Amino acid sequence: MTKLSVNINKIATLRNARGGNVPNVTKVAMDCEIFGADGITVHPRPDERHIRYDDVFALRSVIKTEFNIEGYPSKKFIDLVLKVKPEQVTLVPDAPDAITSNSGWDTNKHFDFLSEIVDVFNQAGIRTSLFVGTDTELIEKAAKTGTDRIELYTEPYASIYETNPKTAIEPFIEAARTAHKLGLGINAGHDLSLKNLHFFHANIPYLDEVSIGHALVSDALYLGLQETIRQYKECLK
Ligand SMILES: CC(=O)[C@@H](O)[C@H](O)COP(=O)(O)O
Ligand SMILES: NCC(=O)COP(=O)(O)O
Repeated sequence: MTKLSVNINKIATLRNARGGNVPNVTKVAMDCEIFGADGITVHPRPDERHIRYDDVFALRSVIKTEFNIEGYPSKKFIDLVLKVKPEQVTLVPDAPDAITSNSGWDTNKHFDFLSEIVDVFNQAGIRTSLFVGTDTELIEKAAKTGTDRIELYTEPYASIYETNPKTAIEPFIEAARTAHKLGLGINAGHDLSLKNLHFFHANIPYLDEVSIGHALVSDALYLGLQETIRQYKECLK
């Protein structure tokens, strides 16, 4: 079964627009779980423009499924993750001023850096995942860091899916096969949506988990959160 982890960054973005506590991020996380989400993802950024560091602590005490914290491994981020002890940490190479994540790791260039950090989290008993593109050599190098999983950066899939689904999916099938052969678990995320998720899931072997936020929260404006999560879960059957 492929798990659905709901990224609640955009719930925090909405809350932060007014400065109060509406919508309540921890309540939304708990409701996502009640509505069928298999996990909750957050991606705290240095400017805390959506999820704040104190949200991450508050969420830890309410999440009953699987907590996935994504982010660039700055010292502050590493300390946060070690204190909060989520089930999974996903390391993402985004610059502090990035609007959103926009590439996977160059695991060749950052091999020593990533290996050291993966080791720290492995020793703390936290499952690790590295955000990567579909390049075979970079996935092979990711495996050598000792990471448990990779998260495939799916924006390149999402951006051409509608015009050419076959071309869009092929590199991801190959990447998933390579990762599986190397003993890696496989997650995927970024710009997955109700339009492109079913095809992705139907074609990608060994897919452990998808994390979805932007499109899912947008769909919830029309469908409601419960029905939206039901429809995303339906795509993963
Ligand atoms: C790694 C990844 O693709 C997501 O964490 C994405 O960056 C979500 O962040 P935003 O909601 O800020 O776009
Ligand atoms: N890891 C991807 C994620 O958490 C959500 O990305 P998006 O659905 O907001 O593009």
